[in-house]
Parts: sequence; structure tokens; C-alpha cells
Amino acid sequence: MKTLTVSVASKNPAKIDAVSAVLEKLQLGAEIVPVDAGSGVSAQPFSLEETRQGAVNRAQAALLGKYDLAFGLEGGVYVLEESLYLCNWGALATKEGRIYTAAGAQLPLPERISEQLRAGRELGPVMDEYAGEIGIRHHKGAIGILTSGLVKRNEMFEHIVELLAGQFLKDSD
Ligand SMILES: O=P(O)(O)OP(=O)(O)OP(=O)(O)OC[C@H]1O[C@@H](n2cnc3c(O)ncnc32)[C@H](O)[C@@H]1O
Ligand SMILES: [Mg+2]
Repeated sequence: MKTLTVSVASKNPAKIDAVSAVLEKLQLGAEIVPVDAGSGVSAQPFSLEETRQGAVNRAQAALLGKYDLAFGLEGGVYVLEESLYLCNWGALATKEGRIYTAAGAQLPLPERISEQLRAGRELGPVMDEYAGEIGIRHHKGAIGILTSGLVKRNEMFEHIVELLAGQFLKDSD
């Protein structure tokens, strides 16, 4: 197969590392280009729909008319039985105009964190304050803090990227 050109719609290492790891595993030999591509939704998405849309918008924007494939990954929260849950979505756009979507891990946020988000703050800085660390969203993420380091943000995104790449490969059989 000819080497594919692939972009990822973020400069966040947790997202770039996830895409790199999966493409390496699949031996697609692709070089990944991180690009700035807006999500077109709120900085802090507040529903499954909005989070998924952010991933789709990012993937489509990151094709830039020159890549074969573009990945968009987006974190957000949604309300379920009065609790806020962390959710994660990904999208893969192809230059032919196909779009694949998949969701990843979801888990409830502690009330102390949820109340800050309801007040309009973004999860990234709220998580840093909660854990007394800086830049959590760039590596282990909220999910890393909330699972005692067992599942890190890049690993969680890796699973989503596998779900996306797998659907793409099934169509390319
Ligand atoms: O640079 P980009 O690609 O935008 O990466 P990001 O870390 O801002 O990630 P998202 O935009 O996908 O996430 C939307 C918001 O949710 C926050 N967020 C989502 N998941 C998180 C996590 O696991 N840890 C910390 N913050 C998270 C993040 O800070 C944003 O405010
Ligand atoms: Mg962001």
C-alpha cells in the first residue's frame, strides 16, 4: 500500500501520541502532521452531540485539502442522572469525503469538579487545581487522575484511534 499522509487536528501530545502509536502498530508507515484545526464547538463541550461534532469538525478541517486522512479527537462532558460524565470522541476524515466516528471512555466527575464546570470553567485548569499539578490535559488527563494513573489520556485516545482506523481498514479490504 502507498504511504498515507496523515494529519491530527491538535498540538496536544496526548492526542498526537495516540495517533502515532496506532499508526506504528498498524505499520502504515505514515508520518503524522499535527495541525491547528478548530473544533467549531465550545472550548468545553457539554453534551455527547457537541463533543462528537467537535471531533468531526476538527477531522474535516485538518484534511486541509492535502492529507489522505485526518484524525480529530475531542474531550467533553455530558449530563446523566444529574451527574457530569467525562466523554471522549474521535473522527477520521478521508480525502474522498468519508467520515468515521467512535467514542471512548466515559466516567463520572467528582461533584467538586462538576460544580466548577457548571459555573463555566474548562476542565483542564479545574483538573490542575484539583490535583495540584500543571498541564494534566497534555499527558495523563482527567482520566489519569480519576483512575489513579491506571488509564492515561493518551491511552484512552489510542483506543478511539483504533476504533476509527479499524473501521477505515474494514472498508479498504
Ligand atoms: O489542544 P486541544 O486539542 O484543544 O486539547 P484539549 O486538551 O483542550 O482537549 P479538548 O479540546 O479535546 O477538550 C475539551 C475540554 O475539556 C478539557 N479536557 C477534556 N478531557 C480532559 C482531560 O482528560 N484532562 C483534562 N482536561 C480535559 C480540556 O481542557 C478542554 O477544556
Ligand atoms: Mg481544547
